Amino acid sequence: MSNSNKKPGQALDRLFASERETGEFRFDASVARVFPDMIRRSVPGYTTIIPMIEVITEQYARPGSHCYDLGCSLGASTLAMRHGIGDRDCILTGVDNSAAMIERCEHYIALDDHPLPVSLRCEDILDTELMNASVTTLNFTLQFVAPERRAELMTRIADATLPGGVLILSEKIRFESEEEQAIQTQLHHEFKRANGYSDLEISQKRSALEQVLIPETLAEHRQRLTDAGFNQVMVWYQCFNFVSMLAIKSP
Ligand SMILES: C[S@@+](CC[C@H](N)C(=O)[O-])C[C@H]1O[C@@H](n2cnc3c(N)ncnc32)[C@H](O)[C@@H]1O
Ligand SMILES: O=C(O)C(=O)C[C@]1(C(=O)O)C=C[C@@H](O)C=C1
Repeated sequence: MSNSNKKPGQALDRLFASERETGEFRFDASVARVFPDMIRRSVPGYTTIIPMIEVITEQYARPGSHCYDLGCSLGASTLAMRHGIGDRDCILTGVDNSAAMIERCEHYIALDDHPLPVSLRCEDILDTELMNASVTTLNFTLQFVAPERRAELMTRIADATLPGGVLILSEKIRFESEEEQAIQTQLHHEFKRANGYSDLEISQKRSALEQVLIPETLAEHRQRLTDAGFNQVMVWYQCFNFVSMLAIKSP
């Protein structure tokens, strides 16, 4: 991997580069501005997961149904879904409660040359009305929802999912074994270092995320998805402590 591995035209994430008062991490305008660079250099596998969301959507999107991207940020996962839907008459909705993200997302959606309209909503995904869904995506969003509200959200998603429909759930996870937790965290930090982040950036971001991003174990995710009403849950991708699951409702 090259040092910062920056793509042309993308603002470089230096948000945690100098010593700062560690406040809680927020998806504000400064994060939205550098977000494509931040997430690509911070989440191992992100650049694989996005195109695979297109592949999975292509497989499961059903004509006449709704497709939702919950916590859409700048719309990377939304655009992958849009291309996966192709020419089917689905209703695609992206939701995020960060106004700064939604504002920029509108711009990215407009730049993407595709006829399927995308409806963007700036609201809490806990309040989003969901119905007749064939594909719903939570790509690294559930981890930011208060743990005590997660079951209710999963149940609403499962209830709104049509037979044969799916939820794509990507999350940073934690491990039951302390030893594995330490090894996988170390490898994640090495990935960040290889992408040009300094030890200071890594440790300051880690503190800022501590109370905000609450990871759970794979077993906890599987149990909640099953309790909510999904019949099959599989991990289709994992790199270190980042996984993506596919939860399927029986046809
Ligand atoms: C890691 S980002 C998602 C990345 C995006 N899905 C992608 O694939 O590029 C998490 C997003 O979830 C949003 N978010 C977190 N909690 C939310 C909530 N309760 N309601 C709506 N959006 C939320 C944040 O504003 C942020 O933009
Ligand atoms: O764990 C980290 O260090 C991360 O940076 C992860 C993570 C995420 O998984 O969403 C956290 C915040 C940013 O949105 C980008 C990446």
